[in-house]
This record gives sequence, C-alpha cells and structure tokens, in this order.
Amino acid sequence: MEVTGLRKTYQGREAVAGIDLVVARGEIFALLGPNGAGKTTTVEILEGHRRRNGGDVRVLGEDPGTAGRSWRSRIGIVLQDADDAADLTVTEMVRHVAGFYPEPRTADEVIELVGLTAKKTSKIRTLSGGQRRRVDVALGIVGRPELLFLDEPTTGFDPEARRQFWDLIRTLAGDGTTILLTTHYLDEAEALADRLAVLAGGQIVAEGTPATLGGRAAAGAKVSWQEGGRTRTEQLADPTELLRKLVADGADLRTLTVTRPTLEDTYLTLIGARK
Ligand SMILES: Nc1ncnc2c1ncn2[C@@H]1O[C@H](COP(=O)(O)OP(=O)(O)OP(=O)(O)O)[C@@H](O)[C@H]1O
Repeated sequence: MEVTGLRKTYQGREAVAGIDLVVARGEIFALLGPNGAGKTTTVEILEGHRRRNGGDVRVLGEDPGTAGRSWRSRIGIVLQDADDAADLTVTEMVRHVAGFYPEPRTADEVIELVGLTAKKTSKIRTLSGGQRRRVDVALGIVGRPELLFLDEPTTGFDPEARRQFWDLIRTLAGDGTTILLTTHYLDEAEALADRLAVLAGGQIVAEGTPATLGGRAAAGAKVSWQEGGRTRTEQLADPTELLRKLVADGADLRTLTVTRPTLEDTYLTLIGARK
C-alpha cells in the first residue's frame, strides 16, 4: 500500500489532511487515533469505498478509486458494524460469501479458524455480539485475501476470544497476508503490529514500531524500591548503574520495579500534545 498526500473533505471540512503511508507486503500495520481522527475515512478510501479529494493511492498495485472486480477479490474487509443476514446459519452465510471469490477457503476451514465450529449450524441472529463479530471476521478472510482490512475487529470479544483472534491474525500474516488494522485497544496494537501510525486531526502525528513510537524506547525507566521504610523513585535514561549500586549496597529489592512508558502512555502524550 502506498499513499501520498491523501486528502478528504466533508462539506469543506478536512477530515484527512495530507497523509503519507507505506505498508509492505506481509506487514501488520495499525492505525491508531481518537474518535473522529480520520481512521475510517482513510481505510474506506484504501478499500475503494470512498472517494478522495486529493493525493495518490496505490493498493496491490492499483488505484482503489478505479480498480475492478479482480482487485476487489484480492482484498478482505471486516467492517466496524457489518450487517448480518440474521436468518442464515453461520455455514450458510460463509458459503454465500465464499461464492463471490475465485479461490475461497472452505466454510468449515474458516469457521474453525474463527472458533465457531460449535455454532456452525446456528442462525446468526441467535449468536452473541462477540460471536457475530467472529462471523464478520470469517467473512473477511473466506476469500483468501492478500490484504485484509480490520476496523476495530475485537470490539465485544471476551479476553480469550481476543487472544484466539490475535493468534489467527499472526497466522494469516505469517502466511503472507498484509493486514491494516484500526483499533482503540493499545494492547492489541502492541501485540499485533509490526508498525503503527497515530492519526489525529486528519494527520499522522507519529509513526514507528510499538517499541519506538513517539520516542518510547529512549524515554528511560522509572526505578522504585524500598529504603528505610520509604519508597524511593528515580527516573533514568539507563537504570543499569543504579541497579548495580543497589545490589552492591545490599538494598532490599523484593519490591523493586523498573517501568517504562506503556504504549498507552506514549499514545496519550502524543494525542494530548495535539490539543
Ligand atoms: N460521511 C460523512 N459526512 C460528513 N462528515 C464525516 C463523514 N464521515 C466522517 N466524517 C467526519 O470526518 C471526521 C473523521 O471521521 P472518521 O470516521 O474517519 O474518524 P475515525 O478516526 O474513524 O473515528 P472513530 O474512532 O470514532 O471510528 C470526523 O470529524 C467525522 O465527523
């Protein structure tokens, strides 16, 4: 995916204000940002579902604004709130959608991958919210996409289902599928993304790996320990020397903690700096 100078205005207001983005084949890329930042607008332009007002966009070698059916069959999409054909069973729905693709996965394989085998003959309207979301994911991957768009894919998942979903995404990426993910869960972005970008006010305010985003790797460490019945805390670029000294001094290190800013801390600082 290659995006240069992407712009989108709604009634004269700029929702996406000049974005540059490159996502390599097989990469998991996460787009983060507060409500209204322009994530869905950007993703829908990349999917060919919205028109842009400016900039160049190439997705799998084509312009999504003009690409045809064969291009469309190479991408998979999991929308934020997909409409379910509620009176079909899970298997019927997956088979139905599989019919649109030249080389689909079998319904059984996809249903197994999303962990819905026990529900495959159930009508979709009888499923829980998280189970329906899994159907959405199944429909997004049934066509064996080269590129998968996931818009807040795990909303409503229980913790175990999220972990299973993460494994599935890693498996797909390991098989060469490129994945563009939007999420409000920073732990999800950290667990999955090779690289990520933070969008705010229609612009990219930071881009990097989960470890380096916003200078996170260089942010230093906070060391806390107990000394004489009091908690001591020091903020340091490199805690090595202090830790050596504490050990040499025979300090009580049973409650020692060394912490760095979480991805969420870094994200909130980046977003806060925009306000
Ligand atoms: N169809 C539309 N008509 C007018 N304005 C729109 C339309 N779609 C989005 N917008 C506006 O564009 C901006 C970006 O919206 P967008 O849906 O892309 O944000 P988002 O980052 O996906 O937010 P969220 O995290 O809430 O999903 C918002 O200010 C929104 O109100």
